[in-house]
Amino acid sequence: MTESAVLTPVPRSDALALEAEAVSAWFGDHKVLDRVSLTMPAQQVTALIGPSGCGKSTFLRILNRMHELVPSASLAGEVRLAGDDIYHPGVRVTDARRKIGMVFQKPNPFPAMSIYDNVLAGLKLTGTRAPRGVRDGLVEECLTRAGLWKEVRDRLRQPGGALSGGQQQRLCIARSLAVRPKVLLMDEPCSALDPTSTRRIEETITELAEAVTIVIVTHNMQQAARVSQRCAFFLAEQGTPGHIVEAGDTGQMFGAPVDPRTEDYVNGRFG
Ligand SMILES: Nc1ncnc2c1ncn2[C@@H]1O[C@H](COP(=O)(O)OP(=O)(O)OP(=O)(O)O)[C@@H](O)[C@H]1O
Repeated sequence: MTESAVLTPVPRSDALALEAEAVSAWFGDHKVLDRVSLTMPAQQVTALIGPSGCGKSTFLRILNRMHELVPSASLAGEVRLAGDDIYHPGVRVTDARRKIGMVFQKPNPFPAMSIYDNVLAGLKLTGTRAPRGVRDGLVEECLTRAGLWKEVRDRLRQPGGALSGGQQQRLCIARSLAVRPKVLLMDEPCSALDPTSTRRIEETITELAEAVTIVIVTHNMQQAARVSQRCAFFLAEQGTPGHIVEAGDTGQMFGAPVDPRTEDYVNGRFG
């Protein structure tokens, strides 16, 4: 099967479950995560919450093999996408990152590149072919799914950098969607945005979750409660490596948490 065969123009559910088992992480000899296990079910939004420095971003980066970009970084444990180990020696890094996409804190479109070409840029980076005939449809589909199409359809040739911050973030989401990910990782995607743009991205996340499994790091408890069905609370106490204190259904984590530290954190008593 050619890569381009994957790029059908009709949106469908690509979501697959992601599972981390006993994941530990180090920067040099500094251990920052200790045996983190978490199931992130397909077609659901899982929120990772916890105070600064407890390892949420490191964990997220391990989920699509970005942790290994840091020269001193190492890890132990397993990450499985629909049961397949993404760190198996036979799995290419580009394939893992194509299936498990990432949206960052700060919107990072290519500023001088057109909106149209920004959407398609991820294809080139992951070595995915999109025949000329499917490109227009793919651009429209991804911008529609990212909730941006109506705002940009008349100016697709304008540079991505000319959009507002919230629009740029939705453009980055559209770019991630173009390679048909099974999972979308989002590292504080709204932290640089105003409340209106934030709500717009949250709507997009809710719509996307039917088709793509989503894992989001957020410091905003209201946001975690609004967008996620599952939640994991990370903590690194007194210099110990980060670990999961409690994970489960978001309603339960916020309404009736089992651990008093979770209750204190979700109610804003620390962190
Ligand atoms: N590139 C790096 N080199 C060395 N140490 C790092 C690196 N990145 C993160 N760390 C360390 O790993 C630990 C976890 O950091 P991480 O960014 O994963 O936490 P976080 O929970 O995402 O924090 P925040 O909420 O502030 O983004 C921290 O002690 C941090 O200093």
